[in-house]
Amino acid sequence: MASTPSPRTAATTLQNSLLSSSSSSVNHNKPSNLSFLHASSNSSSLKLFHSVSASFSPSNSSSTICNVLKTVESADISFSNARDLDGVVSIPKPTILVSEKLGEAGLDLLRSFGNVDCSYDLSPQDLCAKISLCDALIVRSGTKVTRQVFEAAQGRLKVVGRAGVGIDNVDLQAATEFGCLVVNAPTANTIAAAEHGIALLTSMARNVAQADASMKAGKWLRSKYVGVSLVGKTLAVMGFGKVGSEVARRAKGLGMHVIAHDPYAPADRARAIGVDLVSFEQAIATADFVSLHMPLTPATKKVFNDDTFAKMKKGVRLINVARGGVIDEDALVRALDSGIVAQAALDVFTVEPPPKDSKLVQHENVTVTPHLGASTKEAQEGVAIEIAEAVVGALNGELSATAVNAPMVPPEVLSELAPYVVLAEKLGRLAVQLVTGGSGIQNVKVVYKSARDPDSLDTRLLRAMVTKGIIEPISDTIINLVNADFSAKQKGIRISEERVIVDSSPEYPVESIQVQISNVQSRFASALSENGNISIEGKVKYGVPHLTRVGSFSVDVSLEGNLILCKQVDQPGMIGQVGNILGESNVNVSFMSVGRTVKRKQAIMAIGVDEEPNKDTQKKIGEVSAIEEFVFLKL
Ligand SMILES: NC(=O)c1ccc[n+]([C@@H]2O[C@H](COP(=O)([O-])OP(=O)(O)OC[C@H]3O[C@@H](n4cnc5c(N)ncnc54)[C@H](O)[C@@H]3O)[C@@H](O)[C@H]2O)c1
Ligand SMILES: O=C(O)[C@H](O)COP(=O)(O)O
Repeated sequence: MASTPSPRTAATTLQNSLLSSSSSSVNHNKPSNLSFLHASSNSSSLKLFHSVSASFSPSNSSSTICNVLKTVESADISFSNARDLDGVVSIPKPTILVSEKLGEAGLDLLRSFGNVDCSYDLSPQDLCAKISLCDALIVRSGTKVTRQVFEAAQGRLKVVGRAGVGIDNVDLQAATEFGCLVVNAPTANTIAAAEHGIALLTSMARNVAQADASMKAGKWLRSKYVGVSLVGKTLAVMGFGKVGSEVARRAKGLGMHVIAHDPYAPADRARAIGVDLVSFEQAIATADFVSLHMPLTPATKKVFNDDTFAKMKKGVRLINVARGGVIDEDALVRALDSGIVAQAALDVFTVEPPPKDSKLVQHENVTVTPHLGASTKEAQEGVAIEIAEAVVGALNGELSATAVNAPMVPPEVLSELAPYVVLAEKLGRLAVQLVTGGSGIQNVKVVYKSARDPDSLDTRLLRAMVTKGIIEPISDTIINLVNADFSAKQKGIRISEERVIVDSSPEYPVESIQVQISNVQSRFASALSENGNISIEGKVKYGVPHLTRVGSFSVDVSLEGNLILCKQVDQPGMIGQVGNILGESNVNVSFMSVGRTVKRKQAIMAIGVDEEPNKDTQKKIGEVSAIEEFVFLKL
C-alpha cells in the first residue's frame, strides 16, 4: 500500500484533465507532438479540449517526452490510435477545411500540422456534408457558419477560425452550445481596411471611379466631376476601434477635423491622436464625412436609417468599410435621391454579392468595391498566418488569445491555475456522485479560500471545471471552457461562487476549493455539512490535488485513481479489515486517510484505489460491522 502520492507536476495534471472536453486529442503527428508536448509542458499551458492521460515532468528532456507518448493511458480521441513498434502512440492528423482563399504562408503552417482541404465556393449543403469529417474550419466573410453546420458536424468540429475580424457570419451562440471554439484574426488586416477607407474617402471626394468610367466610355467631362476638398472638413469616425482609429490618424494627416463616436472607446486614446469623442447625434449632425467602423451587432443593425439620415448635414458623404448591415440600404437610396447624402462609398453590403440590379450599387453617386478592405497581399498573408497559428493552437488544446466565445486567460494565469483546475474538476465529479434521489441538482456553490484580493483571482476556469466535473457524469454533454456556463444554465443548474479571504500565503492563488450542492439527498450522509448541503473540499499539495474535507470530517487523500469513503465507528483494526478485503480481490490501495470528529466515536476513512472493487468486494466492505455507510466514487 503506498502512503504518499507519486510526484506529479502541474503540467502532468494538465495532460490528465482539464480543458479537455470533446472526444478528441492533441497529438496528431509524432514530430509536432513532441514539440507540442515539450512546449506545453514548459509553459504549463492548459488544454482546452483534450483528455489524454499521461505522466511526465515539465523539467525533463525530450526523452521523457517520448515516454509521455508511451504512457498515454486513455486517449479519448476521435482520431483512431495506432502504436508503432516502440509502442508510441501516433494519432492521425486533424483535418482542416479551408472554405475560402487563404494566404500561402498560413496554408503551409496548417499543412505542417494537419490534412488541409481547400474547398472554395462550397454550397451550404456541400459544407454540411463535409463538415463531419473536419476538426477545424477556416472561413473568411463569405462562408455562413450556421447552426446547421454545427449540427451537421456531429461533435467533430472543434474550432472555427475566422480569417479576419468580423464574426457576424458565424453563429456564435450555436458554436458555444456545441462546445466549438471560435477564433479570429483581429489585427492583421487593420491597416489594409483603414487604407481602403481612406482610398474610398479620397476617390469619392474627387469622383475618381466615375471619371475613370466616363473616360473609358470615350468622354472628357471636366466640369461634371468637380470634387470637394478634404482639408478643414469634419470627418466622423463611427466606431473608434482598430480600423477606426487608424482611419482617424490618416484623416488628420489630410488636414481634416476628426471626431469619433464609440460608446466603449476610452476618451484618452482618442485625445492622444487629437480626436474628440462625441455622442452619436453630435457626430452625425456635424460631420461632412461619416466613416463607419463598428461591428455588425443587434445594436448596430440598420443604425443608419431614414431617421438617422434626416438628422445629418445636407450633402454629407458616407463611407462604409465595416459591414453592409449597419445601413438600411433602401433608406440610403432615398437619402441619396433626396440629396441628404451627396455621395456614398461602399465596400460592404447587406447581401454579398448584392443583386446585380441593386439600386444602391447602380446609383450614380455611389462608389463601390467588392469587399476589398482586407484584400492586400500583405494583409492576406498576415491574416493567414494569424488564423493558422490560432487554429493550430486551439487544436493543440491551448486557450487562444483570440478566442471569441471563450474567456481569454493570460498564459501566466493559466500556468498558475493548472493544478487547481484539475482539483476543481475532480471535486465536481466527486460531489455529483454523492447525490441521490430524484430532485435534481439546482444549486451548486463553489467557495474559494484564498489569501489574494478577490479582484486578482480569475476563477472562470475553475468554475468551468467544477461544472464539467458535475455535468459530464450525469449527461452525455461534453463540457469545455466554451460551453460550461451555457450547459449548466441549460440543465437548470445555478453555479454560484464565493471567495473567502484567508490569512495564508498569497504566493498560491487558491488555498482551498469547496464544492457544495444544496437541496439534494446524499448517498453518503456523512458528506452533508451542518447546513444539509453536500460539501467537499480540496487543496493542492505539492502540485497534486487532495481531498481534505468531506462534510464535517477532515481527511487527506490524493485525488488519483478512485475513492472509497467509509463512515465507521472509530476503533482499532478498521484499516486492516478493509485493506484485507480489498487485497483479497486484488484491488490496490494507493492512499488512505482517516478523519474523525471525536476520538473513538465516528470517523471517515478515505481510501484511494487503483481498480474498481467488484460488487462482491463492495458487499463485503458493507458487511464489516463497524462500517455504517460507504460509497465508491470514480475520479
Ligand atoms: N471591409 C473589410 O474588408 C474590413 C476589414 C477589416 C474590418 N472590417 C470591419 O470593420 C469593423 C471594425 O473592425 P475593427 O478591427 O476596427 O474592430 P474593433 O473591434 O477593433 O473596433 C470596433 C469598434 O466599434 C465599437 N462599437 C461597438 N458598438 C458600437 C456602436 N454601437 N457605435 C459605435 N461604435 C461601436 C467598439 O467599441 C470598437 O471600438 C468590423 O465590422 C469589421 O468586420 C471590414
Ligand atoms: O471583417 C473582416 O476582417 C473583413 O471584412 C475582411 O473580410 P474578408 O476576410 O472576407 O476579406
